[in-house]
Amino acid sequence: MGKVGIGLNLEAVRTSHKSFEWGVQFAAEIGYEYIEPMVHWGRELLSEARYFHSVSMLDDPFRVRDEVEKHGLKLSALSSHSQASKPEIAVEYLKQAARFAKEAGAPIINTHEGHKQPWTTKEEDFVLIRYSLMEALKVCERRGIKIGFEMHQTYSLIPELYDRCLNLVDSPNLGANFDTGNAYLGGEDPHEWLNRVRDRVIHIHAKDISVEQSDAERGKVMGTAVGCACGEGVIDWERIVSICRSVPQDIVLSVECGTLDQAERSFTHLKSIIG
Ligand SMILES: O=C1C[C@@H](O)[C@H](O)[C@@H](O)C1=O
Repeated sequence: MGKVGIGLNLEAVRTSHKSFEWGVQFAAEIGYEYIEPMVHWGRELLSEARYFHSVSMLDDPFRVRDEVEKHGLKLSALSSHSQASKPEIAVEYLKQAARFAKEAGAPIINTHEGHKQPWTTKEEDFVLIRYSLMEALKVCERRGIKIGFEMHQTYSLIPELYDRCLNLVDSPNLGANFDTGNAYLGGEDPHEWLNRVRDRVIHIHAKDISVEQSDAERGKVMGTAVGCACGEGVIDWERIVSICRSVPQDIVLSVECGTLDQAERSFTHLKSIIG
């Protein structure tokens, strides 16, 4: 039986206009064991001014490693969401994220398929996604870094086609970053779907969906940025945790919620289940 950990995706501090460092301290004070920071290319005003939580991959990865260690936390993954169906975006972004993850101390880099180009065919899209994943995985494999591929858009929100994405490259370093909220909003039962891909899951985006959001968006959107507090929406977290416990792999539930209060309530709820 693998261990189930609780982490905070730093998107939780986005609406509070806080920095990476602030977010790490906040997560530690609540009691989280892991965090998932976001990384980006280049330089931009808000992160440099420390009003936004994302970290530039031009920074020293030890900025991340040191800060996380200082607060006794661990990195579950990097949020390095690029667009796998657009190799001109994904390949260099993911290669750099893998190198950055290695030095920062993150075992996984998370990404997804991206928005479909209107002019490509389905078969062409799978070649493009395969190309991006293959090139990135060559860099990941040398460094022991895994790619967590998430359900988010046109193909990956359909279980059979998500399987196809996960099988595009024969690599032990390619696994599923299962997003409970995106899976639900796509119209599927996330508990059954998680069970279906349990052997491929390496990381979870613990995203709950409120009844209001469900009524307004289920079946109409391709994923969502963040959800409500875990335990206040439609997801059955006891079931999710029990499926995670049935696989040998250690798995972190990385909470993806939108506010500081939701981050606190999510932790309390998940902790009461996980113990
Ligand atoms: O997994 C995800 C990562 C988030 O950073 C992003 O906003 C969201 O779309 C998502 O599903």
